[in-house]
Amino acid sequence: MAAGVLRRGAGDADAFRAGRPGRHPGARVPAQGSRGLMLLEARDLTKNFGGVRALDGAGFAIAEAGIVGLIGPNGAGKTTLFDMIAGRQFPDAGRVTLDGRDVTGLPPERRAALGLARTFQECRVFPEWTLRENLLFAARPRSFASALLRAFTRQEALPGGAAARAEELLRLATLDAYADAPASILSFGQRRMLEIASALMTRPRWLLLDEPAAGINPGLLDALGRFLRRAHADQGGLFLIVEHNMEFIMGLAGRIIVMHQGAVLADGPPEAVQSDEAVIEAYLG
Ligand SMILES: Nc1ncnc2c1ncn2[C@@H]1O[C@H](COP(=O)(O)OP(=O)(O)OP(=O)(O)O)[C@@H](O)[C@H]1O
Repeated sequence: MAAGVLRRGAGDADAFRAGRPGRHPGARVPAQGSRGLMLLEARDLTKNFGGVRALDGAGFAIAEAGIVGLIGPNGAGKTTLFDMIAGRQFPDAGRVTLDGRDVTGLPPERRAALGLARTFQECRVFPEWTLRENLLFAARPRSFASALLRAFTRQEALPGGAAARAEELLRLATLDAYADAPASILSFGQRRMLEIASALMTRPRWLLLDEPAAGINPGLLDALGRFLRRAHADQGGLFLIVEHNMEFIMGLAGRIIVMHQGAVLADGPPEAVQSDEAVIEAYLG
C-alpha cells in the first residue's frame, strides 16, 4: 500500500493521523451562503441493493464554493452517493438539490445542462486524438439541434471561447507543450489531468472527481494537486472529490466529509476529521 493511502487495516489509523494534529474538533457544516441556497445538498439518502443497504440516511449540505473531500473505508457508500448526485443512480428515499433545485429524479444529462460534470475511476480520454481535440470535443454542444447541424453541415459548432478555454486549461495542467500530440503519448497521470481538464471545459459549477489520485505516480501527485488548486482558483464552484489517498486529499481539500456504513460520520476541516476518534475507529474497522 502506498504511503498515505487508507484502506481498512491496523496501519490505517497511523497513516490517518500522520502529521496533522487536530485544531478544530467538532467543526460542523458551515452556515448557508449569502443567497440562502445550498450549492449542493444531499438529504437523508437511502439506497438498498437487495439485502445490502449502501446508503442509510446519508446527508450533508455545502453552502460555499470550495474543494471538498469525500472519504471513508471501502464499502462506506461513497460511490453510491456520488452516483446519486450525478444522476447515474436514484435513491430509494431522500433528495438531492443543486442551488436549491430538487434534481433527485433528473437524468445525468439534465444535471449536466445545469452545470454538473464528473470524471470516473477509469480514465476516459480519446488516445488517438490530440490533447486539443480531446478538450474541444468536451466543449461540443450535446443538444439534438447541434447534432443535426453537425450531421448536415459536417461543421463543428463550438461555443465561443472554447479554443481559448482549451489553451488556458492546457496551461493550468502544464500540458501545453503536448497540445498537438496524441493523448496516447501521455503518462497515466497526465491522461487523468487531461480528463479533468476536459470536464472543466464548460466551467462546471459542480465537478465530481472519482479518485483522481488513484494509480498516479507519486511524482505526479503534486502536479495534479497544483492543477486542481489552480483550476479551482480560476473558475470557482464546488469540486467534490472521492479519494482514498489521505495525504493527497487532506492537503488539497478545505473540508472533509467522512462516510461510514452508508451515513456521514464526520464533517469538518481536515485537521478536525483526522483527530476524530470515531473516524479513526471506523478506519480500523
Ligand atoms: N450495484 C450494486 N449491487 C449490489 N451491491 C452494491 C452495488 N453497488 C454498491 N453495492 C454495495 O453497497 C455498499 C457501498 O458501496 P460503494 O461502492 O458505494 O462504497 P464505496 O465507499 O464507494 O467503496 P470503495 O471505496 O470500495 O469504492 C457496498 O457494500 C457495496 O458492495
